[in-house]
Amino acid sequence: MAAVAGNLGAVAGASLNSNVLVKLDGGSVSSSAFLGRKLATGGSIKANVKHQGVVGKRRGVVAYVAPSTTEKSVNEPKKAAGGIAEGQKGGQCFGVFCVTYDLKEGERPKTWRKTVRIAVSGAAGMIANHLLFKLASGEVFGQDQPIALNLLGSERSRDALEGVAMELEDSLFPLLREVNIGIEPEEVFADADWALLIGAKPRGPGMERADLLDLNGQIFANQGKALNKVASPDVKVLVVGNPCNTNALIALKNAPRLNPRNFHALTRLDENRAKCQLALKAGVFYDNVSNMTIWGNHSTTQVPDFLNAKIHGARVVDVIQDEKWLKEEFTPRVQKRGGALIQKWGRSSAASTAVSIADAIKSLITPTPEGDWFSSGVYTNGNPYGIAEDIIYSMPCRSAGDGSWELVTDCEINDYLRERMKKSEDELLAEKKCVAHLIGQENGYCDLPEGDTMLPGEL
Ligand SMILES: NC(=O)C1=CN([C@@H]2O[C@H](COP(=O)(O)OP(=O)(O)OC[C@H]3O[C@@H](n4cnc5c(N)ncnc54)[C@H](OP(=O)(O)O)[C@@H]3O)[C@@H](O)[C@H]2O)C=CC1
Ligand SMILES: O=C([O-])CC(=O)C(=O)O
Repeated sequence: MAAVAGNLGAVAGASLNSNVLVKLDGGSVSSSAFLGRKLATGGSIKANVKHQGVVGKRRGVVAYVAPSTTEKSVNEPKKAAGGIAEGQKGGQCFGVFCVTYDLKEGERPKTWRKTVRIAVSGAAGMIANHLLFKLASGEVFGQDQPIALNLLGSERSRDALEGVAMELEDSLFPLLREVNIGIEPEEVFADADWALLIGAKPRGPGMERADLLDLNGQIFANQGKALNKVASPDVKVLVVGNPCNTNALIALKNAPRLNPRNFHALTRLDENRAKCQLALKAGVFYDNVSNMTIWGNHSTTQVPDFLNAKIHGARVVDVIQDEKWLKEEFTPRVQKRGGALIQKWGRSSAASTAVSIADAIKSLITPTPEGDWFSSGVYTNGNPYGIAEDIIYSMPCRSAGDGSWELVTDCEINDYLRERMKKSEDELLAEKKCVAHLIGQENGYCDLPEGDTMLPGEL
């Protein structure tokens, strides 16, 4: 097999100068699109294809040179320093991952499952820089789960994206079977089983929140449309880029083919932050804190629910017995933890966010321990808590471990909680009105509550 890989290395390298389709190792050639392109399945290719360059077939069984629109049969791709062909709009396999191939019968560890394809946007950003290596190492999906990474960047981050791919190459992760990079969502999201939408525009100096909602909303509307077109019908979408609840709603609304229940906004970082603060106060290690719900928006109106949370299986309010602290210190500390960190670190949480993304995924692919739950921003339709329908709101969830989730329906809601949950709901409804034009609704207007709708990192 090494010889095959070596041959393909030469084919996929700069020396490619003929219009050939190279089929290696007897593997089957899928007819599905590779990052937006159809692969021919044999012979030389003379069809009209807009782009030229070297691409690698998914799972590496095929490398080919696509001819230009002029039916030239020979196209030598211009190679970029990082090892990918220049002049392509779409995603393409990167470097050594163009020569990765399906292991032959008998070579593939018997315990390995079917490759999972994970698309990541903002892949050249800080959070992704932590997350991608966790995914590739097997610590998220398991040591028996080969993965393919489709990384989405932009013109701005093209070089950086290659840098990320180079580091992934150099890490020699056995479970990482493919890395494809690109700047077109419709190409990068092709056949994705998971879409981790991290990239978003940060709020610049003097920028109105309404403008931020609109700018990011457009990114997520486009990405929702692309997912709708090309992702696996069962794709699980986790939106991290802020404002993540409303961005998730926008993506969902632009993807009518997909199940709304498969869209999540990341509030797991808030859950983890809350658990840590409760553990500190109670003088226990944080794995003794359970049943921690974050209700609402990933913003400073979020509600860390100390009423239903537990420490060592006992109610937090019975263990800590300091309601004033829970209301006046614990709650704002969790709500504003992101800002406190920025003040110390000079940048927003990236490593702990990546950990929380890993936790959020693991919570969906592992059965939730008996009696416990996790928080996720999910679609509100059918919720039993009286929260407005048709928004993305963080609530307590359980999973059977197959990627699906169900709501925990029996949390106690007292007046204190209800009032705060409503405030976060109102904030999300106001955000929704601001993006009406992006979710197919009319009569939108932007009138956000004064002082609210602050990200945890905005102080
Ligand atoms: N939900 C949560 O719990 C948390 C969410 N976040 C959010 O996650 C997101 C990513 O954070 P992080 O990785 O630290 O951010 P980075 O600044 O490192 O950027 C991530 C990516 O966003 C894209 N981006 C940056 N600037 C712009 C711009 N002006 N216009 C469009 N896209 C841009 C870039 O991707 P490219 O150039 O490739 O398009 C960049 O690589 C942010 O929105 C942040 O607020 C952060 C922490 C917690
Ligand atoms: O506000 C930000 O950009 C970072 C953020 O979401 C957090 O730290 O929770």
